[in-house]
Amino acid sequence: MDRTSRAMTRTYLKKATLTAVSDATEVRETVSRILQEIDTHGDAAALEYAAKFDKYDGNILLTEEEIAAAAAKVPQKLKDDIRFAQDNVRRFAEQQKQTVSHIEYEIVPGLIAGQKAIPVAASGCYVPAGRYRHIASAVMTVTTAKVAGCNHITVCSPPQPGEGINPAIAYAAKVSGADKIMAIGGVQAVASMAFGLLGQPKANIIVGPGNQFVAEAKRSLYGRVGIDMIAGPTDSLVLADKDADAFIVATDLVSQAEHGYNSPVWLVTDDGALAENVLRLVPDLIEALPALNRENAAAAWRDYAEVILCTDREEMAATSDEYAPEHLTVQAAELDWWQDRLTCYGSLFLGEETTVSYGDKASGTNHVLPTSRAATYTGGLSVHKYMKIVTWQRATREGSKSIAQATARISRLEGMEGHARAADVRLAKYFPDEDFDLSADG
Ligand SMILES: NC(=O)C1=CN([C@@H]2O[C@H](COP(=O)(O)OP(=O)(O)OC[C@H]3O[C@@H](n4cnc5c(N)ncnc54)[C@H](O)[C@@H]3O)[C@@H](O)[C@H]2O)C=CC1
Ligand SMILES: O=C(O)[C@@H](O)CS(=O)(=O)O
Ligand SMILES: [Zn+2]
Repeated sequence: MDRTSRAMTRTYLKKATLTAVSDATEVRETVSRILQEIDTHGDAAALEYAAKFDKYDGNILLTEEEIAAAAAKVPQKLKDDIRFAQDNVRRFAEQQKQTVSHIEYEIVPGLIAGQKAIPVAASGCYVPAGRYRHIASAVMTVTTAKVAGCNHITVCSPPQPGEGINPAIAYAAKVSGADKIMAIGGVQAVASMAFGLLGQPKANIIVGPGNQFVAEAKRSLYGRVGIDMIAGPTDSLVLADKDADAFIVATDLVSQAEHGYNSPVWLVTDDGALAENVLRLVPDLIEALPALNRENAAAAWRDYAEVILCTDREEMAATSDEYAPEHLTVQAAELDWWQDRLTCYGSLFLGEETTVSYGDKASGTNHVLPTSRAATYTGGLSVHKYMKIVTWQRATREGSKSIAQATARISRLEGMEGHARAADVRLAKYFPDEDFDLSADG
């Protein structure tokens, strides 16, 4: 079936009043001002913003003693869970690394070209900790950098006022392989990693999730430093058919709406009864959450959530691809059909037996994923994001012959005489007794 020719007949049973771009201009201005100040005034400005936004004026670069003291505060059961999750993420990342191979190929006789994957030297990992303590983000970012082979890994995470960095985040960062751990958050953290401030080396790539300020700081520094992707406020979409369990669907939607007031969740279904059931169940599930989570989820549900009724599964899939969600869940028959059909998502959760929370915390796939429709052009964090795929070539004199002639003529046709002469001199040196027509119209 031609996917593009179908007209959409979907109905919005609930429509969002806000979207990810709603407060973008204001955020952009704030971030640009902070970055400029830190770029000009270095450490002093970074510390000033840490005091202002993190409300923290304690030690920023943790000492080994501080890291050990933090680890001592983490209960053994939680340490075991962190190690379990870290091991799953590490083993999955190792499998992914095996998909990047060095290649060597003889393109024309005597000219061999190759591809090599070189890990980025220094990576800066942002671990969010504003509303929640994102312990799992430390595991996701640092473990993957380590498996990729980065020489140096810095972690930045916002401290709690008067307390410093969360102990379990420091522990997770350390066991995952961090070299330096910094108690700093927000734009000032991203800037410090990009500019090499406060005692850390300059990062070549900055990775990790964060709120809209963190995501915008990474976006605007891109070019000066590498980034993994735009991984801002979480968004999630559930595709469910008539056989889905409305209670599970509603619980899964609420589970991701708790991230923040600006975390969209979308239900796309072809079953009106299921949609009505979910709409009925969600408010009570939100109401039953602890206060902070309730506040976040209630605002996200009110302003950003959508419930969309489609005519059939093809329209559901097309709608999902258009939204390009960070997390995509399918609770519908024929999972293979969906797996084959869907094309835009950060991570896909097939069937009721798994859920986004598994991937968020412990199952091994990475939870740092593209948001705000970035899944239309990229996947999530993986070893590949830390690896530069570079090419090389070498040639024999005989191998140089055909390439040099084509190079000289193409260069002349382009008007690039200097390029042409780099080929001319080789032909003249290696084949002094031969005549070549190297003119543009040769
Ligand atoms: N896309 C992904 O893969 C993931 C995304 N996330 C997202 O990460 C985010 C975490 O956000 P937060 O809890 O806020 O933690 P955060 O660590 O990202 O942000 C906290 C920092 O924001 C800065 N900040 C707060 N208000 C500010 C203002 N008005 N101006 C300038 N700076 C300000 C402060 O420096 C503070 O330290 C959530 O939106 C969540 O959905 C979390 C995990 C994964
Ligand atoms: O935004 C995300 O990807 C998350 O849902 C990950 S976590 O829930 O913060 O661990
Ligand atoms: Zn989550």
